[in-house]
Amino acid sequence: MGIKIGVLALQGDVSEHILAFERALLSAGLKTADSSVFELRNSDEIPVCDAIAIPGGESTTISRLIDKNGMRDALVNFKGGFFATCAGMVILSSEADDKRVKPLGIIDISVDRNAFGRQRDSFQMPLEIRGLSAPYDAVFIRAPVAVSAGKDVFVLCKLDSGIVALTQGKHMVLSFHPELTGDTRLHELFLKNLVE
Ligand SMILES: NC(=O)CC[C@H](N)C(=O)O
Repeated sequence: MGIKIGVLALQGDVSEHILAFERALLSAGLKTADSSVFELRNSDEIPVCDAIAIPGGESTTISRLIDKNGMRDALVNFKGGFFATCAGMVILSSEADDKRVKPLGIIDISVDRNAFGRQRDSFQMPLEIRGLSAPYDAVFIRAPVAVSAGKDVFVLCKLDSGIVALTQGKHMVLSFHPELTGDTRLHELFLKNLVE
């Protein structure tokens, strides 16, 4: 069976994630006739997914729409891998510093949801990331960080302000936006870990 990737399509940069995963499936040699990357809006489609991407956007809005669309329980019970960027990090966390966000509690981290926003809205910087042999040019847009993490969290990259890249089991969580740069190495790393 080919890999099925649902991109949570409630708000945020959904089409960029779809394109990035299409490309990553190809470059990882995992694209097959029945693999698919699709917009996920309905909780009935969650059990067919091998992976779910939660895009960047506005975590307060995504949190509200998860409940409005009745998707919370199915997301919490999902057994595959989550790939989350930026607002997605806040959504998957166990604790967020904003009462308007009701995180899913899947990743054992506490987040500061606008850690850089108060200083610099957006910026780009090369990061040394565990598992990648050359630096990754990362785009940060009002990015969150993880300020603390439990023992199951494996840190891939930490800056002075906090953790900006991590895995927990099959899940990968990033403060920045790999879907915006055309560099699919992190998507590929996630996919390889998923099918292992
Ligand atoms: N680019 C982004 O996804 C920003 C996320 C934003 N800090 C939030 O918490 O919603």
